[in-house]
Amino acid sequence: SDLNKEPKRSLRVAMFNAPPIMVVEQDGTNAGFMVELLETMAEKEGWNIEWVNLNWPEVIPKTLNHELDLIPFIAYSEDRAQYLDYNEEGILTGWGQVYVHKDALVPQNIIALSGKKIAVIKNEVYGIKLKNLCDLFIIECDFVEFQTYKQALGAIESKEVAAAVTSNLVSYSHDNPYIKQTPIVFEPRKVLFATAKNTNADLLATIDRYTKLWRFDGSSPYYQLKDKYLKGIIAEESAFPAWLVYTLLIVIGLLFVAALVALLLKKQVKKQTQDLEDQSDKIRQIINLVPHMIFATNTNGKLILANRYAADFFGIPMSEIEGCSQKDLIDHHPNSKNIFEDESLLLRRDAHAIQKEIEIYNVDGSKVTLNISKVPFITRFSRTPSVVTVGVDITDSKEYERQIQHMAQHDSLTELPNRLLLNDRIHQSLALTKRYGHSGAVLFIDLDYFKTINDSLGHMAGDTLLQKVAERLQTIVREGDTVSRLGGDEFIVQLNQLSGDPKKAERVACKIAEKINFTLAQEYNVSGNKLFSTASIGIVIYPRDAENEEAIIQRADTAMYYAKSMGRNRYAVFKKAMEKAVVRKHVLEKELRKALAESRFIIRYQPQITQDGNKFIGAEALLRWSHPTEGIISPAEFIPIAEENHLIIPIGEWVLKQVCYQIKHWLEQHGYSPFITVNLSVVQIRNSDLVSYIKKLLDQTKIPPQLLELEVTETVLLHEARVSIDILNELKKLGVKLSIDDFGTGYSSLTYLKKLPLDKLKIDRSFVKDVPGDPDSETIIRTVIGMSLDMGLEVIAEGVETKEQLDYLIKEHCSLFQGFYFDPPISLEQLEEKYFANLHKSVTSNPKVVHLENYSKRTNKK
Ligand SMILES: Nc1nc2c(ncn2[C@@H]2O[C@@H]3COP(=O)(O)O[C@H]4[C@@H](O)[C@H](n5cnc6c(=O)[nH]c(N)nc65)O[C@@H]4COP(=O)(O)O[C@H]3[C@H]2O)c(=O)[nH]1
Repeated sequence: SDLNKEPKRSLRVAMFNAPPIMVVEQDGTNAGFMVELLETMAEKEGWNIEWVNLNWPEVIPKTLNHELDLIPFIAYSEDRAQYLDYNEEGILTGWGQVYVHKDALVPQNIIALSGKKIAVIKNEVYGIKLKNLCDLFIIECDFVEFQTYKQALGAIESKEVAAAVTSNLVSYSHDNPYIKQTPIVFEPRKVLFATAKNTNADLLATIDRYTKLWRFDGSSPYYQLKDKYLKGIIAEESAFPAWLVYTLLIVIGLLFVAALVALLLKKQVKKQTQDLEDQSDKIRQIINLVPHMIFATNTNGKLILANRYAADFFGIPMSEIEGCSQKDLIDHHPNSKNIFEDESLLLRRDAHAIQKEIEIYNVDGSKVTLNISKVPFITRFSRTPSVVTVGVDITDSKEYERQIQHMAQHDSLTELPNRLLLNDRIHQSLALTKRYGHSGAVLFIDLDYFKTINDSLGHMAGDTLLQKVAERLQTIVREGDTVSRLGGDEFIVQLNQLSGDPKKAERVACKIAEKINFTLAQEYNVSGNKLFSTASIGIVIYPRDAENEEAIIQRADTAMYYAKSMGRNRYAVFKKAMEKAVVRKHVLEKELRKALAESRFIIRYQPQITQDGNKFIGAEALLRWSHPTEGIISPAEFIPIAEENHLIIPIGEWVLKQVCYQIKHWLEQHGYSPFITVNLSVVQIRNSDLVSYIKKLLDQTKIPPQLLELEVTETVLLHEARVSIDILNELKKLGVKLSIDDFGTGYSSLTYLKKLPLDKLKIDRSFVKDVPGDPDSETIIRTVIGMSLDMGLEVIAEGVETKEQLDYLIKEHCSLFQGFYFDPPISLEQLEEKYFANLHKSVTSNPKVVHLENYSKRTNKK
């Protein structure tokens, strides 16, 4: 009656179909062992039970969500005890039971379940336990989850699965004729009531109270309901069937052993994992030391391994690079795209390794060359392929290769292409001229007197000069043209894509040659020394003049020789006839030595005449080669050859000696002598013995030194500015007179001339030729004469051929003359015969040219 006063307690209790414990009838009413047991308690306690119909998987979640107050039928597990409270007294004991189709072979243990499809109920404890057991014994099964026992057992019937696992307390097996029990049982557990943790402790205590009470009373509702529902399922409430006990014991034993094995295995696995990690650490350290790119990607393009080079290359920290995807890498470093290009090909079944060379910029912007090898690989443990990429950084070796190639094709001193590369360029250019109807040109450039510069200033200076020449040449030509050095002082300029009309092409080539002549003739500064150099140039227009590389260079060389023989510092276009000249030159070169030995040289004298009354006061000594078969050969032809092979030194000494002894002879014979002018070659001036040789001659002959006049050309002086000033000063100290020849044809400046210890200036015949009449020549002549007088120099005009020229020059205050108008170079006998009779008279009667002995003292004060 007390109870009746209390308001009824409402309980929401989980209801799900698990006959015969929990039975949802067809008509929707509830029955079953637990249902009636709980209702009996409820009646006594005054609870109002609201059965909530659910499928098993929903039961625990809803309880935890406080939508249910009580679960009336649930197996105990440690996991569940974390979030559920259980009552203490077990009502029933359940265990996992495996069922199979009635027609199937009965599996004797869980190993026999290997590879089978097995139905389990979602969230149901026996399903979970069976999975764990299989994992423990490494038995692979395919577990299929169902919502209800009925569905799970139904799947056996339809052969959708090979077996199903449920609680032994669930009796579908008994009335389902298609399934049968197996001896596979496991995990005996108490079946209890449960509530969400810390919610209904009093409720569970009340249930325990009833349970204890009823279990010891044979006539209690507990036993009545057991009779009603569980007869045949469990014979004895407390005792397992004997077979079950044994099986369980075996299973428990097995589990124990398995646990032990698992523990050992775990230890071993741990150790091996540690070893593996150590190993992999080592490998990582090693590959990080490799100065090349190493990485591996899996099928999805994710990096599973990468070394430091790779990380640096992509600009991603070492710690972050593994796990990056190809896309991440490309996003980070867009240039790297082509590293991954063929990756997909490699993942195909029949893929082979790929190798390619790529040039690529790394993140810091420097260009590298990588030799990329990609190898597909499949590990023992994974069936999906990966790709290992090794990028060997061949930037350095490529650079060496390039350098070696460069060295093979370039001159080390000037860095210009060498003959090898030049031949190749000409070859290509020839092919193009043929295809497009162009012309090309080769300019063979040889420096004048380079050998003497080298000998007198040393190789270092020579090398510097060559480098400067190379620089200047490069400024003259267009891009696409080639400047190359053949060696020594020989350069070649090759011009491409000139007009198809060879005449026009020739004009362009000549223009460039002119420019080269001009540019190379400008002053050089070589380690503090001012230096002048000129060049002789031979031009070939191809394919007109020659049609292969060798002939082109050969003929350009011939034209260059021709230019040289024409007086240097000029160019010449190849003509067939030049080949003859070159051959002749080679012949002369050989015979020149013999000529010296056989005394085949003779000297002619060309008189120099004063302005006032044609008085003879001196003569220029001009050399001739009396050739046994060719007769007299001009010095213009053989002197350049003699200069080249330095035969000019003994030849020049011979001339000096002849002249000095001739003067001595005249002085002895007549008591007087004209002064004699001797030409000096630049090669002689650079020869350090020149001064001592002349000094020795003067000592030997005891002639007044002022009767010897030395003549150097303006260009010679320019070539060797420093050296020649020194030598001229020394010569001057000896007392000889110095004269400058061909004045006006070089590039010398007045200031430069002032530094020279000169006595006389000779106006070049090229100007004399055009006066009177040509205003340019007239201006030059007037300037030169005016300048000479200002500087206190004598002035002589050479090449005077006519009366008009003479009159004009006299009018312009020129004081001395030489030329065909008076006489050509004549023999000694002719000179003596024609001029010596008057010599004495003229010398004495002309106040300006009084005593020959004192000639050098006389300065033109006018
Ligand atoms: N058209 C024309 N020409 C005239 C006239 N008067 C003289 N000549 C020529 O002009 C040249 C003058 O000598 P150069 O200018 O010193 O030029 C000389 C000189 O540079 C060089 N040479 C001659 N002998 C020697 C020598 O012993 N040593 C050196 N180093 N060079 C020499 O050879 C060059 C040529 O000598 P050559 O053939 O003898 O030629 C001579 C002479 O024959 C004229 O009225 N009209």
